[in-house]
Amino acid sequence: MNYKIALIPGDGIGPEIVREATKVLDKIGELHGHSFSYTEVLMGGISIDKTGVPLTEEALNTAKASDSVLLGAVGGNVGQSNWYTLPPNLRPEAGLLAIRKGLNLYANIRPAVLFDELKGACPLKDELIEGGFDFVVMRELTGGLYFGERHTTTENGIRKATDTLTYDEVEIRRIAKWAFEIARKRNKKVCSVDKANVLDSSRLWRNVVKEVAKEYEDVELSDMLVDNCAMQLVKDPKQFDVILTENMFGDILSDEASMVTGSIGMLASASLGDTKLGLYEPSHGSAPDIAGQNKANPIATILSVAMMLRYSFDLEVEADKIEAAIKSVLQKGYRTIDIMSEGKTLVGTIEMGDLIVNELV
Ligand SMILES: NC(=O)C1=CN([C@@H]2O[C@H](COP(=O)(O)OP(=O)(O)OC[C@H]3O[C@@H](n4cnc5c(N)ncnc54)[C@H](O)[C@@H]3O)[C@@H](O)[C@H]2O)C=CC1
Ligand SMILES: CC(C)CC(=O)C(=O)O
Ligand SMILES: [Mg+2]
Repeated sequence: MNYKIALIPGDGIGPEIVREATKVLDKIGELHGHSFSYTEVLMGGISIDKTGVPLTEEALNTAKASDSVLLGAVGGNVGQSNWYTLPPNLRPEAGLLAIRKGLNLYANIRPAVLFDELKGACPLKDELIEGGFDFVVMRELTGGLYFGERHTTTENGIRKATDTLTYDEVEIRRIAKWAFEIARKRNKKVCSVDKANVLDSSRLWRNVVKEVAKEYEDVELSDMLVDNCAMQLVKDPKQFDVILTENMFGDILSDEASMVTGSIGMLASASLGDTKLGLYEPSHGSAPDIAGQNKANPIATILSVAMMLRYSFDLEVEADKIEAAIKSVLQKGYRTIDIMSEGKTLVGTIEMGDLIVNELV
């Protein structure tokens, strides 16, 4: 079968990591009789440079017409120093927000799994990570602060900027259902994270999540305030199964979660909605500080491709194979710089991609 993938390399390290991920896709296709055809789509800074906007209508339509989307990352300012003088709706990241909204991808799944092999790269004490951990951040992706009204004004010579955080119950209910469904297939625990001691939007969030929980009596629901959650993630990550939270809290907590797995270069991400069409990308950004140096860890992107096979194409065996190949390469001691520890073999982006491809048989 042929699968149509809209490929968005984006900016910074984006093209480097996407290249490694497509090598893995092509090899798994070859082994299992699937073909993947790629249509390259401009988004982010590179799109601004070539078209004047971070995502054209045509680019969005190409993504809509595909079976799934693979993204590297957007943003940064390598070589294009003018991006950040543009208004927010014309900056590189606006393209990402627009494609998430345009494809109605409101459910963002970010699995935080500590590979046994990477315990040496995890900053937590041994007793905290004994037995490893495996939880998922389920982040609402098309509402909240990043999509609320915003404006900047000057009143009486004083500059003022406003952002708004709004959720309605429909948005909360549909993401909560995703979290409970996923928990049902895992360890049957949802921890809903909010700031209900202060925010109205969080109070509504908490109430609606409780209503949804009634349909899932086999799943245990707890609530946690976001500041406490930020602390608990480093104190005792093993307590979590599914963390359900709103857009900005999920953005921040998932970066934090990545670090307890060893590196942001390990955290995959799938953005889904009501159809099989999903957007798969690493959780990190365009890392301008290491772009073009063959230093980026491609594993988060390759793990995202495994999620694509599983969620968009129902290719479970192939997804398992990719994950096993990554594990095997780590077992053999190969590391990119971000997960390097004593006695291991340092490799670059391309070499890590090749090693994973070679493990696939
Ligand atoms: N999905 C996306 O396209 C995202 C885009 N961004 C954008 O990316 C740009 C840079 O943002 P930052 O705050 O620097 O976050 P970042 O995630 O790009 O980088 C943070 C740190 O992690 C390192 N890092 C990130 N990915 C890595 C990888 N695969 N391997 C090894 N090290 C890695 C970087 O070198 C840097 O030191 C900004 O313009 C931001 O808006 C940020 C997050 C997500
Ligand atoms: C533009 C940002 C919301 C991207 C980001 O940081 C993320 O999705 O993790
Ligand atoms: Mg982020």
